[in-house]
Amino acid sequence: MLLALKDIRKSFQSAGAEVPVLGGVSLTLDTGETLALTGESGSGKSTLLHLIAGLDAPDAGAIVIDGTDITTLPDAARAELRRGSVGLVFQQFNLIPSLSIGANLSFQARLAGREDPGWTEELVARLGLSGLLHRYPEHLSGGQQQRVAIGRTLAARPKLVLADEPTGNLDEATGDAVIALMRDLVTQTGAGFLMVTHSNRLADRMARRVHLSAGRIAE
Ligand SMILES: Nc1ncnc2c1ncn2[C@@H]1O[C@H](COP(=O)(O)OP(=O)(O)OP(=O)(O)O)[C@@H](O)[C@H]1O
Repeated sequence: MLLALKDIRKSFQSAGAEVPVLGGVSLTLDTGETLALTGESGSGKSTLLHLIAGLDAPDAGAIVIDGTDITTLPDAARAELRRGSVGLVFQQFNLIPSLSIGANLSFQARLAGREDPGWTEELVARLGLSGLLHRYPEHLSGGQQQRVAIGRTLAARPKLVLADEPTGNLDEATGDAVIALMRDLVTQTGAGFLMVTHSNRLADRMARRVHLSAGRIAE
């Protein structure tokens, strides 16, 4: 089992009151599996993804990634696990503006100590970025920037890839093509892939789908 969520609970304080968002979410994801997480706006999808990524902590429950319960880890160890095993792709591409595309692509893999020039070269070719390596992010289209963000994440060969509306800023045709490519590349690395999306069309491209409603999961 690559990822296991056990009875995750999370509330936020709002105007002095406690607002429950996740009311006991349990879920598993295997290596090589692709899973879409859908749900109404405000149902807690991004909150759940942030918890899995270790960017925030649940009030209760366990988040086990590759055998380690990250909720019991100190901050530094959680950050280390995230760098080494978890890859994130968000709607905002978060490229580093002062670095060329080539340098953006290798940045995370270098940080994680997992640079693999052959694999990076293959990613560049598959993502259609060969002619863009010396350019800077501001000179790329949204679709190109998102392909760089995907390449940057996959270059480090994470075991678990988390994506939050990764094509939310792209037009439908470009978004569909980017998701199909991303899914194929993630599957090629053998990683598990969890994608949050509003879109039933994009969710259909994943092998499995779960729906978040009233703070709980329905398969
Ligand atoms: N840091 C926070 N402080 C207070 N409330 C928060 C915080 N983060 C999220 N919330 C609340 O938690 C609920 C779930 O938000 P979340 O962003 O997880 O939903 P979502 O399903 O991802 O929504 P969308 O599809 O619109 O992005 C919302 O009501 C939101 O206002």
